[in-house]
Amino acid sequence: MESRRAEWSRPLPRRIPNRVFALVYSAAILGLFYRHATTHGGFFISLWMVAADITLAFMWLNSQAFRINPVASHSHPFPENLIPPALDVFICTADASKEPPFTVAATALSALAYDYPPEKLSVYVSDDGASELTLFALLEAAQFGKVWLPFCKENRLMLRCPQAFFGSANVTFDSQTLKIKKLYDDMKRRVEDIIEKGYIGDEYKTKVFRRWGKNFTSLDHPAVVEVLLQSGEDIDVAGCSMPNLVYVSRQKRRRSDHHFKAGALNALLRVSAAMTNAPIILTLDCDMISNDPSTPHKIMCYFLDKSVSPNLGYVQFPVQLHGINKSDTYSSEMKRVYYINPEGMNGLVGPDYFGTGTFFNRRAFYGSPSSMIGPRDPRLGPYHLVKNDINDQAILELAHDVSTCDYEKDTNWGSKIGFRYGSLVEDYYTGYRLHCEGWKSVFCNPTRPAFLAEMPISLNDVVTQLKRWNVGLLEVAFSKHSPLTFGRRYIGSFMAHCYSYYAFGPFWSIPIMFYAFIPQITMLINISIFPKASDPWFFLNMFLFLGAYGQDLIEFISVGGNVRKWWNDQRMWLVRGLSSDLFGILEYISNQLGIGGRSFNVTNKVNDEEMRKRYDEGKFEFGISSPMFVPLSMAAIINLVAFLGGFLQFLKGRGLEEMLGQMIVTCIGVANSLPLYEAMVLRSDGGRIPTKIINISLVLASLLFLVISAIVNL
Ligand SMILES: O=c1ccn([C@@H]2O[C@H](COP(=O)(O)OP(=O)(O)O[C@H]3O[C@H](CO)[C@@H](O)[C@H](O)[C@H]3O)[C@@H](O)[C@H]2O)c(=O)[nH]1
Ligand SMILES: [Mn+2]
Repeated sequence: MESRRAEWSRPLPRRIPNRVFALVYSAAILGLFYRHATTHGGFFISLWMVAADITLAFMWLNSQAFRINPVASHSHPFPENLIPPALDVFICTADASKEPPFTVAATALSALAYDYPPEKLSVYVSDDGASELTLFALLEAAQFGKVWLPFCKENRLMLRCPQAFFGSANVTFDSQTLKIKKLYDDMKRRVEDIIEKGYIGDEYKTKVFRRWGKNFTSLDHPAVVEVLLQSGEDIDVAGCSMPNLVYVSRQKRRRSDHHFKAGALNALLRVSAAMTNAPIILTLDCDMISNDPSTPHKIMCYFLDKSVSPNLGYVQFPVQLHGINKSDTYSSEMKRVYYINPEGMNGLVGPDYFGTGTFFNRRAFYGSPSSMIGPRDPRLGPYHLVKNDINDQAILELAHDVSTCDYEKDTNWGSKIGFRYGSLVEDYYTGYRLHCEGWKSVFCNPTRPAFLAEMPISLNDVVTQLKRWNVGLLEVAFSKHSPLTFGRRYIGSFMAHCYSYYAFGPFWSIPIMFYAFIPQITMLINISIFPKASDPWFFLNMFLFLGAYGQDLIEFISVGGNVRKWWNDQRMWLVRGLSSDLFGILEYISNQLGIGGRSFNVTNKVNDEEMRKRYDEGKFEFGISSPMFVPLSMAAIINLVAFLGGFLQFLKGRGLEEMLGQMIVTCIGVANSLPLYEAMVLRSDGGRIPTKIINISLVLASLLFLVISAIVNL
């Protein structure tokens, strides 16, 4: 077994120096706390400083779990003699105004075009927005697929999402490609016309669309299950069968709790169980396209060869992006979340679940490996064999029935079976609970990305998304299933610390806020809070700082990053601390107090051209007056003022010695704030920081200065 495993997974050499460094670094942390215990400044400042350093130390401790045994792995070629099992692909969409129907349809086409036996492949699209426009786009895609699929297969295309294919620079347009391109453009125009109109005109009003009547809204409507392509019945232009394509919009009632994406996925689990019940499931977001048609084949060995990975719950691919700019301004690649940490967990029990680009063992949704929890209706069980066509009347009735609001009432759905409810990061939470039950996972990072995804390109969209994640993470951190208590019991300390690194991640804002404001303000009023430059303790602080930053840089480079991207990455860590982390905590608290309800704010996937241009130039996109920009602007202002003030004192002949530590922190603050100064004063485009935000920040920065000055000696 060990040797089979060695074929596709490789322990990373960095684990040895990691362990040595962890020992040295932990001694330094002990030293730091010894100093905290023996020296005191003003009470409030010392309290905050100790809280900041405890948080840093706690997060450092968590992060060691990722470093103890990192393992890289790639897929294994599919053994010729094995018979591929059926595959159900789940694609979720939720809001046609933020998720263009045409993109959803293109994603579906990229999955339909997998090199996989069509009678074994089914694509289910869940539409929580219940949009007739999305359904229309999918119907068009189904027709276009009949020429697109044979074209892809004949030409052995790797990129089978037509939108990405025709948008890429290296397409050679021979006569056949031009013919397809024309069909594609025609289809695209029809879809775009409809979207511009906003409704389906009479010329297209076939039976399917009659349901969208006056009483049909996205928040209140009956279940819609529509078979758009049926394998065996629908034939492509080359005479081959098409895979199945099914549109599902689960029932919505205003008063029911729908559990956001987890609810949608559970509805798909049941609908697909009723219709095809494939043992393997792939979950995709609507903007995550396939970039390699052989992916399903390549991962099947993980599931079929039980000696390689017993109790395998899922195989996770990294989220790789297309359309990000050269220096990755917002650190959208999230190398730590999508590469470095998953490699770390891969050597333990397996990576966390990212919500997209994941192949599941269907059985994993029905209890632990050793004791299955069947659903109430045996027809939905993971081993049930579907004997009828997906268009069979009884099957369709069952599919409708299981996608109604009341179906889950008093059942195990969301608690013991299916995707788990209770957190806005249903992906993280579900993967975590599966690990706790004894399921394992594998991280698969092939040289050619298996999928390509998109990320928001405006700062507000970025921090709004991160804020939602933070609320979801805190929901897990403080639940009875917290990684530190429950998790530690079921998945071992190392895995528990990995999960706790994320769950408590929003608390980065405690040290980040401290280091963004306090050394600066105290420097302005001549109070020194760090050891003098000549004091040996100063070197301890420098070691802690440079050690953490240096190790981070090395890891970042080791997964294909460069220094510029790393600089942006550390900046985004600070930006998050002052925006999405802080506001995530506030939102979590207000949710707990019952002020304001939980909501899943779908990430915007439509951007105007001007914005795209600014993004490609590497400019930060502020533009709107988001309260999350206020602490950021405050930090930029305070750091600049402190920097100038400190510099003046230095010119006046005051020695640097006492203030060196504070000056270093301030310089880093200023260097990180450069794009903010630009966006405040130099820029006049639509992405600048609105004057209102600047004014509010000026007032609040002054207030903060006064308050800190008043309490600094208390
Ligand atoms: O009520 C909902 C809300 C969202 N979605 C879908 O969920 C997916 C992810 O939503 P998005 O707005 O793109 O959120 P992101 O934060 O970008 O998504 C990441 O984080 C989510 C957890 O917060 C995971 O579910 C995703 O897989 C992961 O890519 C999209 O396809 C949505 O259409 C639903 O189906 N129903
Ligand atoms: Mn997304």
